Amino acid sequence: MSTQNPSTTSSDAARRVVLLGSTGSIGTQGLEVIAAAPDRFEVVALAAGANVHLLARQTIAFAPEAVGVATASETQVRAALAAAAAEAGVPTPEPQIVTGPDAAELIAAWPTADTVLNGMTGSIGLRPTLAALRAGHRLALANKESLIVGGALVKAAAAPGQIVPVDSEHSALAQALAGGRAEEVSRLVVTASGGPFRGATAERLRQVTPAQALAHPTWDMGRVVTTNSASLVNKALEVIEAHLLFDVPLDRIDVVVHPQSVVHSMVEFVDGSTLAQVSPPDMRLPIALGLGWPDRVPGAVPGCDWTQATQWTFEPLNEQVFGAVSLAKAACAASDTHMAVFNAANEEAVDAFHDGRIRFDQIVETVRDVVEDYDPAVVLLSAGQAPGELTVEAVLAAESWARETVRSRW
Ligand SMILES: NC(=O)C1=CN([C@@H]2O[C@H](COP(=O)(O)OP(=O)(O)OC[C@H]3O[C@@H](n4cnc5c(N)ncnc54)[C@H](OP(=O)(O)O)[C@@H]3O)[C@@H](O)[C@H]2O)C=CC1
Ligand SMILES: CC(=O)[C@@H](O)[C@H](O)COP(=O)(O)O
Ligand SMILES: [Mn+2]
Repeated sequence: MSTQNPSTTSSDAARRVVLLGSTGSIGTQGLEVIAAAPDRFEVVALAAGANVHLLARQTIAFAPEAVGVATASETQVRAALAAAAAEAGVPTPEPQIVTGPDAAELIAAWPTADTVLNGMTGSIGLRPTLAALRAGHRLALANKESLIVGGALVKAAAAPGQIVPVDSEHSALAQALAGGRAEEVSRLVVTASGGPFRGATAERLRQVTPAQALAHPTWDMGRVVTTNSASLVNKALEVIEAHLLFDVPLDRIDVVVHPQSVVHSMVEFVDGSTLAQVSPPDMRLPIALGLGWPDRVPGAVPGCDWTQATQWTFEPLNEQVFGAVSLAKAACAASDTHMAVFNAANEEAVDAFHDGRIRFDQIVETVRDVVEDYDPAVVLLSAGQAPGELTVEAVLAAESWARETVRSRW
């Protein structure tokens, strides 16, 4: 077994940061971290999906060299910049503007940057992740989907230590892994809050409404990851993410339910010692560490209050009711494109649930059915891809088969 932890090279120069998904939960918290540590971080470019009004306000506050937006025109971006500048009483900024579906990929490789925070949602982050790595930038990775669907492709594009995990559990694992040598690691233990339906029966999951699924008990996050937390698909993705990041076999990665979300994950070593990373549930800590790695950012978040009585509890995951984790482990072992199918089917099913087309419990049921029906030899060959050769095109062909399969069903 080996573990690939982020590089330990430190630097005094301010990090020149690109934020992909700057208008989302991770992106806005990333900008808070940067605003609080202007000696350490400088924004050089921002990319968003559609929210040009927030992007324009961010541009006024952080003066990036470039902004990218996927689904607005340059005229719309310029109009938003002019309106935001008028509102703030400042001159209209004139960053370079990139628009269209490839905007995030171009911004990810921005030549004057050295660090990219990928805070986009979904496997649409794959090309930007690859672009950041190929440009030689450090990648602070919140967009777990790009690593999971790209798998070996993303790993091959990354130099040792180039990817720094931002996902709270993987940031915790990276920190705890520093406590021993790779060959001394026995198991990784990924904690799960259990989501809003912890302890629920299968029958209860049939009744879940979108509002209930979005009421996460401990974290305030975007729609997709919050829904995934409720279905435990997020934990399924995170087990595969840990396997890919740290090269630990799937049978040595466990999930334990910890409803307080204070112990963010643990590493058990061969001598029976377990190291845990502990902090209040606040993403600004793993974001700051991801941007500044290996240096810690002083005051990134308030630490635990040890003057107050508190209790942390741990319980096993009920895999009979929440089958996503074992389903993902089997999919990951089946072929190098099965997780692309798993993730794409889930993204489609989450949309179908929020649109009222399927029940909550049908999300994981749909993923299971699509993964079971997937035959890479048939799907990839019919898309002109050679099974066994992992390329971006093969990943996209597997995904588009999965998306079509879900759409034709619901
Ligand atoms: N939020 C959290 O606390 C955590 C999130 N993560 C992971 O981080 C990622 C982001 O999650 P979160 O911030 O919650 O999600 P949000 O839905 O809050 O934000 C998603 C961001 O992606 C942007 N986006 C969408 N499409 C594009 C595109 N084509 N090009 C560029 N940007 C695009 C959106 O822009 P716009 O709004 O303008 O359309 C938005 O800024 C996910 O992979 C999630 O699993 C992991 C751990 C914790
Ligand atoms: C904050 C973070 O990293 C999320 O991915 C979090 O893990 C969601 O919580 P649960 O999936 O454990 O409910
Ligand atoms: Mn997480």
